[in-house]
Amino acid sequence: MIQIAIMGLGTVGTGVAKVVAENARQIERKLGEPLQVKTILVRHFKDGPYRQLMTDDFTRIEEDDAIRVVVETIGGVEAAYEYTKRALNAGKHVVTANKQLVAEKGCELLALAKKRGVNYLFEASVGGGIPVLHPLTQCMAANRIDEVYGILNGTTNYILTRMVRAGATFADALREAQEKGYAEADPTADVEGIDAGRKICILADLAFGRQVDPAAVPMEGISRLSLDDVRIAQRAGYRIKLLGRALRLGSGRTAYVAPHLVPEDHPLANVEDVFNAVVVKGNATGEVMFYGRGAGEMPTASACVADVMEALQASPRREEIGWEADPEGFVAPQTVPLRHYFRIRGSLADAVGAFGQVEVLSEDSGMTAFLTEPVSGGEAAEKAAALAVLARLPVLG
Ligand SMILES: NC(=O)C1=CN([C@@H]2O[C@H](COP(=O)(O)OP(=O)(O)OC[C@H]3O[C@@H](n4cnc5c(N)ncnc54)[C@H](OP(=O)(O)O)[C@@H]3O)[C@@H](O)[C@H]2O)C=CC1
Ligand SMILES: N[C@@H](CC=O)C(=O)O
Repeated sequence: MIQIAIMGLGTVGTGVAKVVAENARQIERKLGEPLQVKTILVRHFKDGPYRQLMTDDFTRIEEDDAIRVVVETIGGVEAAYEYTKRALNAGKHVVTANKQLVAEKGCELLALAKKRGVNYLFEASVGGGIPVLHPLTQCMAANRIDEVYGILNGTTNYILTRMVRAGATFADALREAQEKGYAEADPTADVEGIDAGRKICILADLAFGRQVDPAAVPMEGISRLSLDDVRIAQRAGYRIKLLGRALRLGSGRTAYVAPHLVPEDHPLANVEDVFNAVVVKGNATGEVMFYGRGAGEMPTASACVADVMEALQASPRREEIGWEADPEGFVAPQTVPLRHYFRIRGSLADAVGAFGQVEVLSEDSGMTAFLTEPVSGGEAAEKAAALAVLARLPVLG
């Protein structure tokens, strides 16, 4: 019998307990022994099927030699960071879905895991149930990765889908996403692009081998997005999607999060609801896309439990994953030439006066929406300085 612990019995923690119980036979066949949740760390005791396993005392996990793997689904940094370090120091593998912790402290925790001869695994931290970090670091290991981009947040993709397809209000769509267990404890992280930002940092860390500091990454969410722009874009053959992007730039790299116009024939344009999709561009493979449910109890738990199994099977340690702690070489994304969508209060003549050649998408009620030629973010801001800008979004491709 292999015994594990869960820390944090919320959406994902509960999913982990369910997957271990419901898929017990498949898991045992693969591990050669039954897997059992022995202890669950909680803050507040609740009645229910796991009541007998609960403790609010972390030392019950830390000092229990029978517990070989700890699954951290608390979220945030403080307690999760402290318990993760102590669990690793106690010689236990740690598996997590906590992208904030991995984006901010992953490098240090991987180094600690290495020192202690155990694994720190975090497949569930990006893309929920989608296998993407393992394929990126293993199946694509022979590539130089030039770019990673995609829809990295289930809550905002769900909100956009519900608003555009069903005419739901932002507030109602967000409430639904919370009820379905997709949103973060503080959903500001979802709607302001911070959650997607943490995920693009993890992807960039692994793809380019060097720390990307989340504080250096511009993150814009969907809270200021207007349905007017969604409709104009749609009529012109585009969809608006919240994307995280990370690009190799010579010996440097950049990353950012923003709503983008995505051409309707691009595979990302039709990724809807809670689904995420991540495109990885390798110099040998070209573009590879990973698609699936990006949030929710069971998909995310599936990734956590797979990591538990991998930690045990690869015991004492899986082959090296990690990145350099030094964030040197990070370049502001404003330098990357992109086409930009603008909606201005003004005429086509105003747009042409500022940008020269533009592609008009709509002229209506004193407003003009247009696409620029590829220009850097800095240059676009300079050229638009004299315009009455109502919206500005980058265009994918
Ligand atoms: N939900 C999802 O779809 C996904 C979530 N994740 C990540 O997984 C992690 C967990 O998310 P989720 O399950 O949604 O969050 P929840 O808020 O549903 O669950 C977190 C749980 O941790 C408990 N908790 C908080 N602090 C402590 C503590 N000090 N000791 C013990 N328990 C504690 C909370 O207890 P209390 O109820 O008392 O607050 C709560 O039950 C986060 O890092 C999140 O970003 C990743 C992918 C998908
Ligand atoms: N809040 C996140 C949960 C999964 O990472 C999301 O909506 O994507």
